Amino acid sequence: MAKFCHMIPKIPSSGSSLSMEKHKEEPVNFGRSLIVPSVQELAKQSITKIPPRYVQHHHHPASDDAPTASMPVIDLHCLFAEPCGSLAYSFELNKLHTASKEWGFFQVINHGISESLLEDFKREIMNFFKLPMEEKLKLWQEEDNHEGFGQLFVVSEEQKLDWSDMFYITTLPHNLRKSQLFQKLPIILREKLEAYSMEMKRLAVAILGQMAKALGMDTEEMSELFQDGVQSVRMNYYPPCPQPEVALGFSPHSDADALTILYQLNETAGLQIRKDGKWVTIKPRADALIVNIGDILEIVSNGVYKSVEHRAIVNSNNERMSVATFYSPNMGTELGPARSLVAEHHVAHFRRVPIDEYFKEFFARKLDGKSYLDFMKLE
Ligand SMILES: O=C(O)CCC(=O)C(=O)O
Ligand SMILES: [Fe+2]
Repeated sequence: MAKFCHMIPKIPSSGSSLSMEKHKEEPVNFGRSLIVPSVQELAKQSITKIPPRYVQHHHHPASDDAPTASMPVIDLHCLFAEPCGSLAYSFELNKLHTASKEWGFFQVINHGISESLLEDFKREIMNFFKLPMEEKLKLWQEEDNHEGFGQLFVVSEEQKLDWSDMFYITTLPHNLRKSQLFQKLPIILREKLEAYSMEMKRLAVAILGQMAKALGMDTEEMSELFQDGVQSVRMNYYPPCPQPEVALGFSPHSDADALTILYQLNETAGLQIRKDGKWVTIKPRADALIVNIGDILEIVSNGVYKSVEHRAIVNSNNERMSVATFYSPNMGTELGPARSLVAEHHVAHFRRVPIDEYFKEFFARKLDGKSYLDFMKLE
């Protein structure tokens, strides 16, 4: 297992009263990943075969040939604006509940995020990945911390690599931010990221509130867990690949957070989810964001909602870009099945651990499907 930096700060929860004691600024470090070369740079060379480290040994159909699926679509206007208990509200809440149990993924429309913000953020991310390498190197991951450009979860020199570059940054709460990294971002990107981050928090908290209702969970318990949650943003860039049938843009995994909101920046398909044992391609829908249940919500919901394995495939002609925003409970909370749910059903299916320990362990592992959640399960 990779060596780990034990530098997670103890954060007072936002509800706690200000103590007279001055809190020292402590470095924030959720994990590290071995430094790997830029795939975007590699793809610029006219190669016909990819280096062995990117050959994942399983053949899979290119995005055009894989079966496609229409993921459930949730109209958030019905959940946020219709009166609770009205027919339209109950219908949509039920759809949300079923999608969260059976798909672990759904699309949301009428999400209220302004089109201009989405367009501006998209343009800035596209420009960001076009920066010259010497500029990107200033924002590259460092040996002891995985925030910045690079890949995540690389724990050994032998490990296969994904056909993608990414940029990862912790955005909330403010005291967990790596301010040096923020300050190095192009100024307009930083502004848009700031606005997008606030909108994503608002949206995630609102969806979680509806989920609490659908689950029959105490809504106060849900909002307390997430009022000052940890948010991180991962921008993904998948270059065209000369051998798409043997490479993967993103290895199979489930997300470790509670709720992920995925914004696909262009129309190239690539996201696949494992549905009934088969990989199915999700066609991006321009007016929708994709939401998926992460492992933490599977734990909080005591297994009622499911985090589902997904991956990204690549293709030989088109680049693809996406941005995933991960939302997790407040630092300092204990992660485990919601007390209001367990009280009713009496059996907890998952262990209880401090949230910082959960993340430390997660980032020290190679991504391997849903194996990390198995580690949290109680038999
Ligand atoms: O690019 C995609 O469609 C998937 C990204 C993803 O799964 C992630 O960032 O966790
Ligand atoms: Fe993911």
